[in-house]
Amino acid sequence: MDATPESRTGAPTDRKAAPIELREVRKQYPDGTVAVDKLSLSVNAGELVVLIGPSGCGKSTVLRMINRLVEPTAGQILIDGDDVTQADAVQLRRRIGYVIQNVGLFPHQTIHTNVGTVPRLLGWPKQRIRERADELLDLVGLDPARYGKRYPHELSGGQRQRVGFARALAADPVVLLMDEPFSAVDPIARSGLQREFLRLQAEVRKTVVLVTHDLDEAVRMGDRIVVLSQGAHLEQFSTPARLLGEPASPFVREFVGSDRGIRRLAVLPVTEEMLTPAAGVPAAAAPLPSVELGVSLYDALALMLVRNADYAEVKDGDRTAGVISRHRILSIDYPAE
Ligand SMILES: Nc1ncnc2c1ncn2[C@@H]1O[C@H](COP(=O)(O)OP(=O)(O)OP(=O)(O)O)[C@@H](O)[C@H]1O
Repeated sequence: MDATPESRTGAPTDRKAAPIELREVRKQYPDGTVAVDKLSLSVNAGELVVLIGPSGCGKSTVLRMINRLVEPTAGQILIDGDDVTQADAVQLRRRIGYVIQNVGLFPHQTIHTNVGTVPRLLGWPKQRIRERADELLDLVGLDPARYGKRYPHELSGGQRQRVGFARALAADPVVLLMDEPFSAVDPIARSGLQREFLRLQAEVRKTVVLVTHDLDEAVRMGDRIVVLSQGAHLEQFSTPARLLGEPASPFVREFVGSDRGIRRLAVLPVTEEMLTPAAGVPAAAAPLPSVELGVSLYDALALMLVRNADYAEVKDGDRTAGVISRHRILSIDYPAE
């Protein structure tokens, strides 16, 4: 499991991430509850996969089996091809970052000490731990000189959550598991943290499995989304755009809701094929609001609505690529139900 993933994935050598595979995994708790009934799932190295589904469907159980906080009853879980049930559980957890709601920072340890927890357990030299903690705090946007010596209660909820990310990433884990990591902060701080995390993920490219019950969060964060129903039954595993555009079952259709059309606009970009020549727009429509090629249809439409415009000019750098109309956005194709 120590291997870097480049041989399997072509990922750059300085980044560590490992694929995860679940094969017919089952969890029956001692009281008889079947939380997970034969789930098979593959997550690529460096991919961010979101698990979503109704309360009690088994999301957290799936996550906690990957780092063996919960032992599977049957089936296999492979990280980088190695069966986690054969690994030493403590060693395994040191190689897997785990972020939970409310973070679970140690209250009587400084931020610096909290971030260095796993490197310390791994026996890194002090100087290296200190440098790594500084580097990680910087990476999550917290000035180490200012925050390193503070205690968790001296930080805001959002700042504590960032420390949680830094701590989870400190020993350069190959997998990052996140259970409702943004739900303890208010909605405004939450969307800021989500953006920050996506920026961070673009840099570190870990294999991330994130549990949430918030569909907007799933759509915003996920490279792919897994929708589960009771017993962790896999209803659909696809990209956000596909999930919203082509729900695979009545369960998924109901789960993603009747406003899935609007949500879908947020994950589809303005592309060249949607444009018409600027010359075709009535002169009375000028001046047109302007958007960049590749922005979401949602953002383009929102701008047209506030500007009371039927068209927007679409720029590709300095060049005008064409115009997009409100009508075109509202008539994007939906596969037949
Ligand atoms: N330790 C346990 N013993 C017995 N049953 C459990 C245990 N932990 C969870 N369960 C049950 O397993 C099922 C799945 O629970 P789990 O926490 O994985 O669901 P979840 O989808 O994460 O739910 P939520 O969204 O509400 O957090 C539920 O029916 C739950 O009651």
